[in-house]
Amino acid sequence: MEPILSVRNLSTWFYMEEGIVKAVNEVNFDLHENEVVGIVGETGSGKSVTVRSIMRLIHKPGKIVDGQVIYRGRGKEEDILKLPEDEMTKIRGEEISMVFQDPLTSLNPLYTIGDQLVETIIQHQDVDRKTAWEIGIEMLKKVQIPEAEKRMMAYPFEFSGGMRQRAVIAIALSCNPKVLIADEPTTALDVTIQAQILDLMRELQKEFKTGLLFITHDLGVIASMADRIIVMYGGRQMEFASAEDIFYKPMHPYTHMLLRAIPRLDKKQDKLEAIPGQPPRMIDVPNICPFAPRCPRRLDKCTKELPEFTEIEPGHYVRCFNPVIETKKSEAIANE
Ligand SMILES: Nc1ncnc2c1ncn2[C@@H]1O[C@H](COP(=O)(O)OP(=O)(O)OP(=O)(O)O)[C@@H](O)[C@H]1O
Repeated sequence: MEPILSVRNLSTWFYMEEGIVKAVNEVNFDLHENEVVGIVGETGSGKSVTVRSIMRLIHKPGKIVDGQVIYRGRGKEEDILKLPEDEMTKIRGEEISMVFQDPLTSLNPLYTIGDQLVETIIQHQDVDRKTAWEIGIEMLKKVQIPEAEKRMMAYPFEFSGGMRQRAVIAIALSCNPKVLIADEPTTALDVTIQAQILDLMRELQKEFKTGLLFITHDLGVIASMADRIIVMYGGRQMEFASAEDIFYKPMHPYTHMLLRAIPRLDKKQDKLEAIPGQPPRMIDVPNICPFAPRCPRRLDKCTKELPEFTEIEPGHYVRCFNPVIETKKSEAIANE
């Protein structure tokens, strides 16, 4: 089946006084209906700018300098980047929803949760207020907010952080979007609540068959969620493969490092391995592998040229001159 969303050669740069920040460069991927694609990488790797570009939420000094975002959810192929703003507003509300890290950025403190749900529902569905209110209650129940009828009348400040994020998810899903983008939706929450929200998102994603694009800096968080995973570094895709391949047959040295930074339950670890070196400075970067300065497998070539993003095995893409190619699963993760 055709993907619901295809991102092609997407590049977004920020034109700063000090120089150009090439935040996102030639990003390519598809997202299918009922699929979860995770985007993983350290801070500054370009994850948020990628999804903000898809939503066309890039403002000056930022600019989408190249690429296409093909959306197929309205029975035709549309390049989102070329749509007039009023069409884009419709897509943003009805077709593609976004959940941000901090639920307070999405909620208006002056209105009750119920009002905010109802507003979104009547804006995008042809129903009266009373029906919208009923749908709102159902949505709060779906995100497992207890006493949903009563909670409709509460203000955001009366909710805990986890409950607020549940409410934001309810609002985001209330129009049954075909694509949901979640940018670090659980980072601000404590660990047990994080796990509950992740389970909930996965359940709802399956129920609604939504395409979910999920950003996190922590590969561990995405392990149980994603069907496929994009690993980003320095504004570029380093690796893109099925979740299974990322965990059991990682090829990029950077992915190996990210995997070693995940806490393991099955192994005694005194401390997590920190990734040595600093994420790259993003201003006026040379056209070489951005990870080269930190890479333990660096070759001479790596500091002179940028490797292509190559499909090494079917569906497994890597940008590396010296990838780790393992034959046995047991050898896949270094240090095991
Ligand atoms: N408004 C902006 N103005 C200038 N530079 C920006 C702006 N927004 C993002 N950038 C730069 O773009 C690069 C990518 O940022 P982005 O927010 O996408 O990273 P990220 O991987 O999502 O990290 P984080 O997990 O910290 O959000 C960074 O170097 C960042 O400094």
